[in-house]
Amino acid sequence: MKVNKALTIAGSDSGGGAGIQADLKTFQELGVFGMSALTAVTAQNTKGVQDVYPMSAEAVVAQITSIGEDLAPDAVKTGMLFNAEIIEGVSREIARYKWRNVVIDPVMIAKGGASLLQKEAISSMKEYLIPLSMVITPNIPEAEVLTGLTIKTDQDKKDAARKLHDIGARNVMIKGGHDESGNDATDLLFNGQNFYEFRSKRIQTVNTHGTGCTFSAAITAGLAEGLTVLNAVECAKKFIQAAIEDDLQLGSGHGPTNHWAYNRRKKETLVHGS
Ligand SMILES: Nc1ncnc2c1ncn2[C@@H]1O[C@H](COP(=O)(O)OP(=O)(O)O)[C@@H](O)[C@H]1O
Ligand SMILES: Cc1ncc(COP(=O)(O)OP(=O)(O)O)c(N)n1
Repeated sequence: MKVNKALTIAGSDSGGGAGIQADLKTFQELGVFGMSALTAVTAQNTKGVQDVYPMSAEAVVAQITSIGEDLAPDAVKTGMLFNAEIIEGVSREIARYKWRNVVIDPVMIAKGGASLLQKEAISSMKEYLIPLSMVITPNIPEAEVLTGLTIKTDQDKKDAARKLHDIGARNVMIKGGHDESGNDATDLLFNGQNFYEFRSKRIQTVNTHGTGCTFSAAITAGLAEGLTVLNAVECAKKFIQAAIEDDLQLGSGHGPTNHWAYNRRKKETLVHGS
């Protein structure tokens, strides 16, 4: 049986809601064979990040090389990369293997405020990694850091998207989870020519830990399956919406989303009709 393969280059979340755990669960649910290169171990739960233990850049590169030499991923995503040495090593490997379906989730700060990327690494991300991306998926604070713009209005989002496209991202997805101004969670995609809005009902819940990781992993799975960027984003938006709506209520802080929800709904539709 032929299966499409996706690689996540990201940190471990011991609590299982974000990072490499969220990515692999998402790949699995979307029928894609998941592989991983670990960049850091975090001691983390729904209350926040208690500790961060980065891997050496050498260890990260070794994992990617093992995959590159044998298992040719159909799509790749990056999450927490922590420092400039890791970003530069990852960028060199992606360029060396000529991987094109690359989704960059420029993870910077966890919900509880812990730093998952050193400030000095931001210039490396812009110089080496972003130009290799098929899609970059910043949330609003990340887009502000990467562009130096303040984002308050829809026009600000468009200006930020254009600026990130100018840096070299082929497609820019500015996620709207942090814009609490309306009743919707609206994400904006720019492909260098047109803007597309992806809108869903905003769910009132504290259980949104790992939404960004899960969303970008779902886009990656779609690209691995051969979908266009537009179709991959459309599918990922449905996946994350179901995962937030059917939240699991685990832990006492920001709980994880429900990676089963999307498939469970599809199954229920088949059994009971829509
Ligand atoms: N409360 C919510 N209700 C519905 N969708 C949400 C909610 N919060 C975030 N999302 C969606 O989850 C995805 C991740 O967005 P966001 O939370 O901004 O990322 P991050 O976790 O990187 O901060 C986006 O598609 C966004 O619209
Ligand atoms: C190991 C690890 N990687 C990434 C994140 C950030 O995940 P994100 O999807 O942005 O969700 P929140 O942390 O904002 O809930 C993480 N926490 N840990």
